[in-house]
Amino acid sequence: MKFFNREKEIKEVLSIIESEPNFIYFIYGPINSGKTALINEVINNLDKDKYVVFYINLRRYFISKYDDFIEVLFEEYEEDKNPIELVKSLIKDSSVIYGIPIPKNTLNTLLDKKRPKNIFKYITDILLKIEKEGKRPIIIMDELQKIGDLEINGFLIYELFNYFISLTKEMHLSHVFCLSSDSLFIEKVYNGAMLKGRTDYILVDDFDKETALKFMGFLAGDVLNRALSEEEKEKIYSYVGGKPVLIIKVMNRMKTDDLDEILNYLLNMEISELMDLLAKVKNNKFEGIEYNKVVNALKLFKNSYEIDAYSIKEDIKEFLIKRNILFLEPVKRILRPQSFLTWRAIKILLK
Ligand SMILES: Nc1ncnc2c1ncn2[C@@H]1O[C@H](COP(=O)(O)OP(=O)(O)OP(=O)(O)O)[C@@H](O)[C@H]1O
Repeated sequence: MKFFNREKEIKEVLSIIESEPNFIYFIYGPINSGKTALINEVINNLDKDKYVVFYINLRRYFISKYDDFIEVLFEEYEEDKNPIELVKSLIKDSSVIYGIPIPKNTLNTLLDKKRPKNIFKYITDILLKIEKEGKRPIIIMDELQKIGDLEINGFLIYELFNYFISLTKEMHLSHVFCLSSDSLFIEKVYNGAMLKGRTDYILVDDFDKETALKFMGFLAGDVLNRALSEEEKEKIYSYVGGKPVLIIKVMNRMKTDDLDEILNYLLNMEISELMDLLAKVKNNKFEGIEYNKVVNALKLFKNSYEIDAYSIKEDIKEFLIKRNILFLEPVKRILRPQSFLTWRAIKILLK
C-alpha cells in the first residue's frame, strides 16, 4: 500500500530528528489512525549515513516479566562480533535495525544480573559509539504501555523513562519516540510529575474530512481501477470517518460487494460488539461498573462527537476507554468515540 499524505506530521517529526535530542516524544492517537505507518514512512526514508534507528516493537509480544521485556528489546546474534561491528554490518542497506543487537553470551550475562542498570549501560555504549561514527541514534518504542505494569525494583517503566531522560535531556545523545494508542497511558504520562518538561506530544489523528475524501480518491485508481463519485466518497466518510484502515477495508470490499451492503455490514458488527458489552455490563460482569451510568455516559455522544473529558466520571470513563469505545485526547482534554463507526453504533443503540 502506497503511503498517503501526513505531510504536516512528517515535517514535524523530521524537524525533531534534525535537531539535538532534548525531549522524549510521544506519538499518540486513536486506534488504527496510522501512527506506525507514519513513523515507518519517516524512518525508511532517512539518510543512512546520518542516522541509525533502533525500532523496538512490543506490540506482538506477551510481556509479563522482566526477561520477556529483555527478549523483545534485544536481538541476539550467535556471532562473536563486538556490538558496534554488528551494528555496522546491519546498517549497510538501511538505517533501521529491529531490536538492539547483542552477542548471545552478553545477553545471557545481562539476563543473569536482572538489573536494568546493566542493560542501559550496554545500550549507552552502543549509542556513544554510533555518535562517534558521526551518526545520530534514534530509539523508537512501539506500544510502550505494554510494560506499564511490570515491576522489578520499582516499576520498569519508570526506570526506562529515567533512562530516556538521561539520553535526551541530559546527554543529548539519542532521539526517543514512544508510540501508543492507549490514551489512558498517555494521560498518565502527560499528567505525571516525573516527566514534566521532559516530554512532548505528537497527535496522529484519523484524517479530517477533506483528507479522507482525497485518500479515497488516491486509493480508487489502484484498488478499483475507477474513480469514485462524490456521493460514494461522502457516504463512506459518513460511516467510517477518516480512519485509514477502515477506508482501505471498504474500498477493498468494493471490488466485489455493493457499497451499502459493506457499510451496513461494518455497522452491524460494531453494533453487535457494543450490544455484547452492554449486555455484560447489565449482567454485572464488571465489578463496580453500573449499567445506567455507562448508558448515560454514552448518551452524551448523541448530539456531539466530542465532549469535555471531565463530563464522565473517572471509573466509567476508564472502562469505556479500556474497551476501545472511547478515545481520550489528554492534551485537549476531549473524549470521543474511537471511530465514526462506533459513534454511529452508539447513536443507533441509545436513541
Ligand atoms: N497515511 C497512510 N497512507 C496509507 N495507508 C495508511 C496510512 N496511515 C495508515 N494506513 C494504513 O492503515 C493501517 C493502520 O495503520 P497503523 O497500523 O499505522 O495504525 P496505528 O495507529 O499504528 O495502529 P494502533 O492503534 O494499532 O497502534 C495500516 O495497515 C496502514 O497501511
